[in-house]
Amino acid sequence: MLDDKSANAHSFQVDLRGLVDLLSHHLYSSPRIYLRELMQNAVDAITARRRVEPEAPTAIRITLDESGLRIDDPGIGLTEADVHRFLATIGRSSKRDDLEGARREFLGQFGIGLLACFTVAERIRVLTRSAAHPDAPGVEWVAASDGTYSVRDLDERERATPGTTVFLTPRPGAERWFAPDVVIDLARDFGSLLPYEVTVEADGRSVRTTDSPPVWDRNYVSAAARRVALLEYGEATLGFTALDVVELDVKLAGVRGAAYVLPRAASPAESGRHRVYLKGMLLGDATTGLLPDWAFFVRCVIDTDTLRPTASREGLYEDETLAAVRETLGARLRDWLTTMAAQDPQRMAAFMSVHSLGVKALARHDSDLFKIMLPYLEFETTAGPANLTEFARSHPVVRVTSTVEEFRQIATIASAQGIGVVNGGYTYDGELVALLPGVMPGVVVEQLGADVVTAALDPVDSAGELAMAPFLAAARSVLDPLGCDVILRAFSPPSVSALHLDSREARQERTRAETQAEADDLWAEILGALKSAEPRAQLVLNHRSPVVRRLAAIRDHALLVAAIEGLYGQALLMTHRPLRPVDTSLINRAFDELLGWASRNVTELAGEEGQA
Ligand SMILES: Nc1ncnc2c1ncn2[C@@H]1O[C@H](COP(=O)(O)OP(=O)(O)OP(=O)(O)O)[C@@H](O)[C@H]1O
Repeated sequence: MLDDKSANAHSFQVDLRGLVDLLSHHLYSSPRIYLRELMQNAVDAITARRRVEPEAPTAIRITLDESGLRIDDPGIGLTEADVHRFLATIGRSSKRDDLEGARREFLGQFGIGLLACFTVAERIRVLTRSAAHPDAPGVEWVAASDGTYSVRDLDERERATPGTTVFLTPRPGAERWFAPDVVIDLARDFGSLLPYEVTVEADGRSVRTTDSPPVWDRNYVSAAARRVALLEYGEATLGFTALDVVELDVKLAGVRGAAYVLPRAASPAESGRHRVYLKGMLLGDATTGLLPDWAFFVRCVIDTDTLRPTASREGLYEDETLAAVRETLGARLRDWLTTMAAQDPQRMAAFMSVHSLGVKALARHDSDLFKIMLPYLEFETTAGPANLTEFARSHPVVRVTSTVEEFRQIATIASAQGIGVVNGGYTYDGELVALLPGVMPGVVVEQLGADVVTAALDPVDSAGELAMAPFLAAARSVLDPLGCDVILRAFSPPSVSALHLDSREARQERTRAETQAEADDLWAEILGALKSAEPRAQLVLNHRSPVVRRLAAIRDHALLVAAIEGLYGQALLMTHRPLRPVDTSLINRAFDELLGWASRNVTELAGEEGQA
């Protein structure tokens, strides 16, 4: 603080109306939190009174009538001096005197919560009497949203017992926040786990909105009954039937609750939307930061007394405690996974059928887990879908592709040569395969290089090449306009008549060339300047394929063109890549042409038979 006596020392000037507006309207995401702030103050006041008077009453009552809302608590109450100090001073809280202790015990801490009521009320009236100073008279404090307030002493008849009553007069336009059903729902949503009973009275009915102790703090006749109760609670609270439930009871971290395994695959992007209660009061139902990112296959409901809220009390404050809790809960989930892997393969299989991606994400950072989960993680390989333990046993050198496309292009050839290849193109798969030697000593992992494929493509002797020359020339002239070269090689298996080899660069180059052809002069010039000498796509015809040899013998030019286009189309389809419009129309044309030939032959045959 600056020295007061200094000639230059000034105090900030505060525009009260602006401050009230800022805090009440812009800090929170919805006016609905006004009720949370009121219930929170009531709970804190009761907690404060029971510190010194353990037997003091605890019931909180909310009453609704045409004049607005009233909330009564038998808590610690306030003297007139307290009213000036705490209620009327923005940013001052009675709950911060001994910080750490208060934080553990009380819900409030910032000294701004009551202002949230101005989002729905034009007037806040508080009648209060201190339990700590029984001789002090009751006090009335009336505040308006423009930042003005009045205080008056109450006589004995107006306030005989300790505690506080807050009245809210609805702001025009905000009446819906005072409708009985809305208030009951809000009280339940925010406060179902509060330690003191809350009832809402309206229209002649009285509804209890608390349901404590929480389901995880109750006693059950058996572990099975406990599990059923937890699952039912999850379904009612989160709205889905969980695949499984993992109890979270981490006393040291001050966390109790449960993690519910999602019944459907979840996107890592929507990870971590948990229902978090702070000392029984709902913080939010889409709270992030509670679990490590990899744990996106669960949603939690927890109650905690160690974590700190942000000022809007709608999110968790990121600090060391939260980081420690995150780690502890992550470890708990990992234990659950490893135990299930070891003891309950059926449940494990059901889990993996939905969440293998989540487990793969997790295994990247945790080699112990990776090792345990290896038999359950499926990869696409040249031996079909397989787990890496099995695959590595029959292929001590595991080759991995970096894209799905590479895998599609060469899987058939590689497997015909006995080369084991894993498709590393899917999310996390490449990374996990690279980690394999660390968990399976003796296994070698190598990136699949072009050499492995080219070594498998044997050159054809000159006599063979010569015999096929007319066919190759025809194929080149058909495919050149499509940006594709044609070569002849001998490879296994003979059932594959042609291979389409293409790199991403080659495709980009083609797209550029096509754009250039369609572009106006300036644009075409720029694109022309960018032209690179990237390799073109290649159609590798298989000399060992009986189909290729038969087609090479065709003399009819139109049929030959259709046959070449057919081979090209088939090789292209084998790559599973999306087709360019020009390729689709080529395949259609070839198919039509070949069908035409086939049907003409059938008609001719039928004619010959008819004549005979
Ligand atoms: N029902 C109540 N009974 C007794 N004291 C109360 C009550 N409501 C409010 N107060 C007093 O008014 C102060 C300010 O309340 P306010 O809700 O603005 O902030 P807070 O609860 O201290 O902190 P936060 O902003 O985190 O809610 C409290 O610290 C408390 O001393």
